[in-house]
Formats: sequence, structure tokens, C-alpha cells
Amino acid sequence: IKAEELNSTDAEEVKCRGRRQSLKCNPDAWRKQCKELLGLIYEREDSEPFRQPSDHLSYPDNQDVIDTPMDFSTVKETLEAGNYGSPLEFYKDVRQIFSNSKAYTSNKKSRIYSMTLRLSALFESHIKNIISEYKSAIQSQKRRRPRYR
Ligand SMILES: O=C(NCC1=[SH]CCC1)N1CCN(C(=O)c2ccco2)CC1
Repeated sequence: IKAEELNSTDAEEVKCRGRRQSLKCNPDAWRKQCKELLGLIYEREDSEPFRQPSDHLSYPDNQDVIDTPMDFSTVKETLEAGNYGSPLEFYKDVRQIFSNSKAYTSNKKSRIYSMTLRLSALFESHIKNIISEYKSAIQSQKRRRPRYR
């Protein structure tokens, strides 16, 4: 069979078989990429208030406003324990951190809330292609298996 006779999915699959470990085709590459992204977030001073669970003593109403507390140390532990099945689950938890802060803050000008705006701009600019590379790696790994009904 000549290469040009392969359809695009086959060609993609053949290409991926050859380059299994490359970023494009490795469906597990996202874990390392998310670890690196977390490192970037930790480097930012803006992440300081979000690296540990908010202490309910100084923010008492936090509990009733926030039904899913989340912070970057929890995300880091979950990622390092291998308890995220995909970058989408990682994405969901990180976005929870930002939405909690938004839900909690009384005014949009609050210092802490403005920190989450900068952090989420950084986060969104990186997570986008981690997720799209993951999705295309999954696509190219899909072998067409006959579906037995
Ligand atoms: O207490 C913490 N973090 C843990 C810390 S900070 C240093 C010691 C332990 N917060 C405060 C509440 N949070 C907000 O997003 C917020 C929005 C408007 C006002 O507060 C989340 C972060």
C-alpha cells in the first residue's frame, strides 16, 4: 500500500506509531505539561493566597459562600498522586480556585480577586494547547475496533 493511499486518520496513526514518545502522540504528555504549568503558577506571587486552603478563621463566611473549596496544593497533590484522569479534570479544579475567589469577593476591585484575574490569564494561555494536544493524541491513538453490538 502506498502512503498516499492511506486516509488521513490512518496516516496520522501510522505517523504516531513511529513517533510514539513524541509530545504530539503521547496521550500521557499532558501530566508533565500540567506539572510545568503549576510550577509557573507557583513562581507567581499572585498565587500565594491560593497555595493553601483559605483559613476559615479570618474568612468566616467562606464556608457558606464556597461549596467546593480548592487550592493549588490540593491540585498539586492530586496531580502528583496520578489522580487526574485527564487535563480536563485538572482544568476543572484550577478553575474552581478562580471561581471561588470571584464568588467570595464582595467587589471586583479586591486585591485578592485581581490576583486571580492575572493568574487565570496565565493559566488559560497555557492550558488551551495542553488540552488540544491531548485530544489529538487520543484521536490518533484510537484504533478503529469493530464494535460488537
Ligand atoms: O485565606 C486565603 N488563603 C489562604 C491563606 S492566605 C495567607 C494565609 C493562608 N484566601 C482568602 C480568601 N480568598 C479569596 O479568594 C478572597 C477574595 C476576596 C477576599 O478573599 C482565597 C484566599
